[in-house]
Amino acid sequence: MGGPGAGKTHVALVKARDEIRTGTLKPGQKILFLSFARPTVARIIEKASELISREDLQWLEVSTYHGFAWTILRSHAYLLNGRRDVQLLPPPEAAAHLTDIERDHHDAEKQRLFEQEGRLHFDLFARLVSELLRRSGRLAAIFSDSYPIVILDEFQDTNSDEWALIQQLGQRSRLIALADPDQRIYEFRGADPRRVGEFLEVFQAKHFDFAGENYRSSGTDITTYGNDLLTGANKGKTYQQVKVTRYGFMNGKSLHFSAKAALCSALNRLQTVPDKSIAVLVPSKRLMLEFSDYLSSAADGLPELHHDVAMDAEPPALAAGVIATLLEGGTAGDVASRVLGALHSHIRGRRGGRPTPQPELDLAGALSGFMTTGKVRGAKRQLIVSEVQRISTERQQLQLTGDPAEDWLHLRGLLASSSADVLKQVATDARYLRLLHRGSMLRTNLGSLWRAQGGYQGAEEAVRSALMQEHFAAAQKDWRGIHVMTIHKSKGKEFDEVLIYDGMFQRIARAPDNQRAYAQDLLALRVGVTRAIRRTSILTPKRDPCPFL
Ligand SMILES: Nc1ncnc2c1ncn2[C@@H]1O[C@H](COP(=O)(O)OP(=O)(O)OP(=O)(O)O)[C@@H](O)[C@H]1O
Repeated sequence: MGGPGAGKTHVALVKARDEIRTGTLKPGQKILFLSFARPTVARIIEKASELISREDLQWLEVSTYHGFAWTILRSHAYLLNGRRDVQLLPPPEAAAHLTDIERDHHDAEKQRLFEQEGRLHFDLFARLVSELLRRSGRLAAIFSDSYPIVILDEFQDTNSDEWALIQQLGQRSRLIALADPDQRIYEFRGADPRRVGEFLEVFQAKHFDFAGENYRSSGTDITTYGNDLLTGANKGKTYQQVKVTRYGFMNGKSLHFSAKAALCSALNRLQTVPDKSIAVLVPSKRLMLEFSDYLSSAADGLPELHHDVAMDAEPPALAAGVIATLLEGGTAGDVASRVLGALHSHIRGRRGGRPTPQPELDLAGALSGFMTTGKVRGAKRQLIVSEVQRISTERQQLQLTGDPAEDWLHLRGLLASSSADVLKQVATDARYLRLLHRGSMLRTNLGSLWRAQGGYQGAEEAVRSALMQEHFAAAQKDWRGIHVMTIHKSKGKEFDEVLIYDGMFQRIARAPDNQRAYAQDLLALRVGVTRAIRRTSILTPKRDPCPFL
């Protein structure tokens, strides 16, 4: 246990290294390091390669819970549902499927999809693996023999399914849990304040406290500020490396001007720092996208700033589905009907886990109605159908070049120039797709399709499988430069400077009157503040400052 930057991850890796060096692991055995998100996995692998020799690294497996669970389920899920093959249900498709089912019934529907249709929702992973290990002592023994030591990152955020899985693994394997109860920011997905206590009790675990240690921002008062936030002691106190600025409307300038200006100052301060990294942390996805647009513009006399946005997976993935149908081609009628099908999923699923508003559900319903009856009512809906037909005809006449990225951009452009808003939205969402960079597997695969047949037949499947692999491959992130993300996404990361931007309308303290939300938002802010190595700047509206500051 230890606070932000106390060195929990670092010490766990040193421990793994020492275990490997003692030579007690047998051939085929590995130390398993389990984390929640793929970018964190990439980060841990990067840190591990600084501490552990290349030769010894092969004894360490760093994985997400999802990646680990899938290796077990792909070969053994049939023991649970009696079906020969299990198919993954990609989260964007799952979102489109579940969006008009009441939230309370989601779980039952996911279970039904697995049992009756053999389609596996990601949320069932941990639960199913724990059931497998509970019901088959032989499997449990095999997996524990493969992973005699399991390290659990960010243990405070474990939900009940993951906890059940850990308890199975812990019957035979040695567990090392890393936790900071005050970085528990995922209560909405089932993290529980009692979890750390349960771990200590169930396993009678030895407990090491790194309280007061800080290697991330040592010599600064950033961690002190983070801890003061929890008690309110920060109010009215000044800090060297944490600065709070109150901003207001500036006449004739964008609302985001002050935040971008603060970012420019940070870039100036870090001018001579090699490989510098800066995070801009915001309370909501909407503000993230708005601010990202403003950074990319040269408005208000500020320079365009190249940056990375931690976008959700669903909108670009479903938008890619629409473009893939166009790329794949076929007769105009056939393309139009497949585009409508993909558009239907895009409308229903692009909000991820959040419910889709009724008018959009109705629109999706009308489009699928058109596919079966050939009829659609209402001018707006008719426009969408006729635009899809027009673009599909245009696609048929189009001479593509065989350069997948160029052809992709061309088709995206066709959608962007449509007069139907839902098609424009597809083009906008597809801007955030990051699968087509030079040398990527998708680009290579599309290129081979073209070379083999002078066309892109098979593009839909190629895009689908590239998106699926995204869920398991460690996200190779470049941490240099500017990164815009929600405060939640910053967990487990570190940057030279952090800028926290409390929006005028998208607030850090979402609901100051709701005690539970207030406590969670405060913990999230502390996580965000303590990601900085050198300095944290916080911007909050002058007229109504954040109550935590
Ligand atoms: N003993 C140490 N010696 C040198 N550097 C260290 C040591 N412990 C940690 N560090 C460095 O300090 C930084 C923070 O450490 P680490 O990420 O392990 O902390 P943590 O406790 O996991 O943090 P958090 O809970 O905030 O994610 C890292 O850059 C790490 O390399």
